[in-house]
Amino acid sequence: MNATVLSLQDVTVAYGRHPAVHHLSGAFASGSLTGIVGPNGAGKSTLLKAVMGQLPLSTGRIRREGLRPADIGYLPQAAEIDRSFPISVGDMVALGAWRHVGLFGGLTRQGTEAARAAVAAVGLEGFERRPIAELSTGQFQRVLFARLVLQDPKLVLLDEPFASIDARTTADLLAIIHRWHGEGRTVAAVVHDIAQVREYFPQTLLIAREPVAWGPTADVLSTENLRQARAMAEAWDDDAALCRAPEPDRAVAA
Ligand SMILES: Nc1ncnc2c1ncn2[C@@H]1O[C@H](COP(=O)(O)OP(=O)(O)OP(=O)(O)O)[C@@H](O)[C@H]1O
Repeated sequence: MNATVLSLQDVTVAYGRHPAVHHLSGAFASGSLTGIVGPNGAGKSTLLKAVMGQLPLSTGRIRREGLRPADIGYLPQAAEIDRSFPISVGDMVALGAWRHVGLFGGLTRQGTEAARAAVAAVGLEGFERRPIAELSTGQFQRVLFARLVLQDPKLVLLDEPFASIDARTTADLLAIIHRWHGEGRTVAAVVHDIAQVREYFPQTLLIAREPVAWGPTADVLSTENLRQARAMAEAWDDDAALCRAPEPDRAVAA
């Protein structure tokens, strides 16, 4: 079995008194490609933010096995990114190289070449000087992927990378995700389209605030598991107490 890159032990994350992720245990194996799925409000974005250290844990522990912050590439949901910032495509992509330059340092020639290659990898040659505010949603998502390509992370976390994105761009971005997978990186993406997960993601984590199942996609996305996730979502009580103990068979392993 592959080594673990990221492991979660009884992780609970709450907003005030309202738990959004509840007693989640399991692990992302090194080189795995995982779709994170679940109903709206299931805690998928919250989980990624907790992994990034942006939210505190109410219980449990996250182990980022030997990963430095620069080894983790994170793409938040599009709605959380301010596109009014006056910056060009080329400069936005170059931000992906932040770990290779000093505070006031510019990119080396090698870095500039790598940035150009990253822009080309996402099909945006010729757009380098364009302000990001003038891009379509799909073009902007390509820019964010180019930034990740340049960052060269070992673990890539993507929050709804295909939301509001056209089919052509989705196909191109899926190809980049598969290239990352082929290079041995660990990738996890929140995806809403179950058919897409079945086709492109070998592993799946299904959550409905509490874990439902985590493992090979064909096993996880069973009719029964999907039914259970829907039923759990319908039963949500946002005024519930912070935490109730999980039933022992709720904790799932990768
Ligand atoms: N900043 C916040 N403050 C308070 N509650 C929040 C906050 N962010 C999310 N929540 C709540 O936490 C729960 C989980 O939200 P989260 O965004 O993690 O779910 P999700 O699975 O990513 O949903 P979606 O698929 O709709 O994006 C929801 O009930 C949501 O309303």
